[in-house]
Formats: sequence, C-alpha cells, structure tokens
Amino acid sequence: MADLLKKATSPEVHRGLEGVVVDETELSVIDGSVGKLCYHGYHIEDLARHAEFEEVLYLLWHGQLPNEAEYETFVDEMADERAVDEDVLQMAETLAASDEEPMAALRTLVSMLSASDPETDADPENIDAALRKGRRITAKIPTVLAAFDRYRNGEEPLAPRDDLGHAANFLYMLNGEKPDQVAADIFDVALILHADHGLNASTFTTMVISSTYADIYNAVTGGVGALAGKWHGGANQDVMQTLIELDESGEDPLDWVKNAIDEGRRIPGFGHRVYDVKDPRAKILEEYSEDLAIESGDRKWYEYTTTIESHLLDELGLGEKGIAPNVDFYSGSVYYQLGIPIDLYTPIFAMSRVGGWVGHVLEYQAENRLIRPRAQYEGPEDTEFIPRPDR
Ligand SMILES: CC(=O)SCCNC(=O)CCNC(=O)[C@H](O)C(C)(C)COP(=O)(O)OP(=O)(O)OC[C@H]1O[C@@H](n2cnc3c(N)ncnc32)[C@H](O)[C@@H]1OP(=O)(O)O
Ligand SMILES: O=C([O-])CC(=O)C(=O)O
Repeated sequence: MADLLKKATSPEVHRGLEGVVVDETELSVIDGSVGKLCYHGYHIEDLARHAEFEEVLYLLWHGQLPNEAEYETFVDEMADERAVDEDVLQMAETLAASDEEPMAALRTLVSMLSASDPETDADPENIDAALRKGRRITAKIPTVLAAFDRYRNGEEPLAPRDDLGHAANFLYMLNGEKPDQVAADIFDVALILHADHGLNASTFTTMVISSTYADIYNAVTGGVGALAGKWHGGANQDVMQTLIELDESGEDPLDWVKNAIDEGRRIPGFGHRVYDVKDPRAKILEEYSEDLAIESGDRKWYEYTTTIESHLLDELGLGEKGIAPNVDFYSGSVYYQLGIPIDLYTPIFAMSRVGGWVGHVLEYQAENRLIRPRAQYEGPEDTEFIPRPDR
C-alpha cells in the first residue's frame, strides 16, 4: 500500500530528458516536424550558401554576423591562435605511436591545451576570458588533429598557415597541400552545418560541466567525450564503415537494409530525437555528395546512400515512424570523397561543434544556475546493515 501511494504521488520521470525544456536560448532553433534549422534566426540553407565558418562562429559567440571590419579582426585573431606548444605536439606523437583512436586522442589533447593557455588563472565567472579560451580551443583543434594524423602516418606535422581560412588550413595541414577551392568550400559548408544544434547530448554535457563553474577546457573536453558515441557524432564513421562493408560483401543493399531492420538493428545515420522528417543538413550534404560523385565520375557511394534512404523510407516504412536520415548519413560519403580518413569524421564534427559548445556555455553562464536534476528512487528502503563477516 505504501509503495502504491509513493508511485501515485511521484513526479513524472522523463527518461532521456525527452521533451524537457531546461533553458532558453538564442543560438539555434529546430522545427523537427518540417526539417527546419536556424542559427540566430538565419536559415541553415542561407548560411551554408553564403557564409563562411568563421562568420558562423562569430554569430554563435556574439549574437550577430560580423561586418567587414569585425570579420577581418576575428579571422586574424583565430589564425593567430592556431599554433600549439611543442609539448602538445609531443603528446600527439605519443598518442599516435600507441595507436590511440582519434576521438580519444582529441579528448586528451584538448584537455592538455589548458596548460599553455595564458588565462588559466582567470576567474571562472569571467565570461570574456571564457570566450577567449573558447576561441583558442577552437583555433587549435584542427592543428592538434592534423598533427596526430600526420604522426600516425609517419609524417611531421605542418605549421598552420595564416593566409588560409579555418577549413582550408585544416585540409592543408592534413594533406600537406593547399586544397582546391571546391574541396575547401565543401568542407567549410560541412563545418557550418555541424556547428550548433540546440541542446544535443554533447552541448548539454558542456553546459552541465560549466554550470559548476569548472572552466571551459573541462567543458569542451567533456563535449568531445559525449560526441564520440555511436548514437551521437560517432554515427558518421559508422555510416561510411557500413557502406564499405556492404560494398565489400557484394550483398544487395536492399537485402542488407531489410535484414538489418528485421533483426532490430539500428541503421547509422537514421533517426533523431528532434526530427521526424529528413534533417535539412542531410539534404544539403546529399547535394554535395552528388556534386562530388559527378566530378569524380564515381557515383557508387552517393548511390548506395540514396538507394538505402529510399528503401528505408518508402518500402520499409521508416519515414512513417519518423525515422529519417540525419546529418551523419550524408556527411560520411562527402568526407570519403574528399579523401579524409574515416576515423577523423567524428573529430571533424568536434572541430565544428566546438562553436556551439562555446556559444551555449557563454550564453548559459551569463545567467548561470547549477544543473542538477533528480532521479526517482526505486530501490529498497530501510535496509538493515549486516557486518561483512555475517553477510
Ligand atoms: C549528430 C547526431 O547525433 S544525429 C544522431 C546520430 N546517431 C545515429 O545516427 C545512430 C542511429 N540512430 C539512433 O540510434 C537513434 O535514432 C537516436 C539515438 C539518434 C535517437 O534516439 P531516440 O530519440 O531515443 O529514439 P528511440 O531510441 O526512442 O527510438 C524510437 C524507435 O525508433 C527506432 N529507431 C531509432 N533509430 C533507428 C535507426 N537508426 N534504425 C532503425 N530503427 C531506429 C528504435 O529502435 C525505436 O523503435 P521501437 O519503438 O520499436 O523500440
Ligand atoms: O541534436 C541532436 O540530438 C544531435 C545533434 O547534435 C545533431 O543533430 O547535430
């Protein structure tokens, strides 16, 4: 009787925090019923078409797009912060030598960057210092990632170039040559598309951490950790691995998809907590995937994705259940066609999403409140303690 009464009066439990609104934000808004995403009111399609990643970072951190002078200053400030200390490079080399997985390496390297930050002693309530630290982390992530990749390939890292934008400079540091304009532009768009997405798991993680007034290095390190999982940013690597395995097996993609669904497996790159329809970013990336396929004359990867998508949505009825392609479904084939190693796809997501992490941390800290939900206790009560020898 007592238990029944307790359950009847207990608060509603929101597992996975589904539908729970924990804060207000001006950064991004998603309408999952029609597939709409805006950053500060700007439609993602317009930003992808007309903006550069640096402008989007500025938008997320300052609440408005920069004018020409603000843009020039911001781009210079970002470029000035790209270089990392020798001990960070040494750590990248050590991690590469021990075959560390790139997201784990990135987590370690981001954490280590704080040691050389000139403002480590800044008051954790100082939002301007947090912004400057966030800018430094964002500027340095491509450098540590490219260095790690080069070390594991037996190559020396390259110093960043300050005459290239954030996207082009990363591709340069990774490949050792300046990317062509098409590759640089497509990669820049990919960074724009991944930069923010409301209170997704990794962004919320950064907010929880910084709500204790732990500094932003802790928050971004935690964000990298949360993004790594296969239900979040890790799905982009899984999509490409799946396509390659499918290709190598010689299996008909339609049979593969049907078997996967019949066996209750999740298709990477499908489904989303917020969207019931196709993710608007997936639509944009699908177009780039097709452009790259046309340019190279190899349509295989593009066609695998579109075939799988239409089969899942139409014949197998996933669309009716609100399970549609998310951003990760098409980013894989785009990165693959740009020649980027598969295990860098999720770190590249982090390279972009750090913009949103920093933006949300700053926005939340402006009116900080400790984030501390509760759980409904369902365990035993008044348990008698029995000393160890008597148990
Ligand atoms: C950048 C991003 O983070 S985007 C998401 C990237 N992640 C992926 O692509 C991984 C695959 N997708 C998934 O695992 C899920 O869709 C998630 C984790 C993204 C969202 O999950 P939730 O909102 O919690 O949905 P939930 O787990 O409640 O699933 C609802 C139903 O849809 C099914 N479902 C969800 N995603 C998929 C999928 N990719 N393939 C097949 N079925 C799926 C679930 O099995 C469940 O079915 P059931 O009701 O019969 O048990
Ligand atoms: O919003 C989410 O839950 C997942 C995410 O980060 C994204 O789609 O970009």
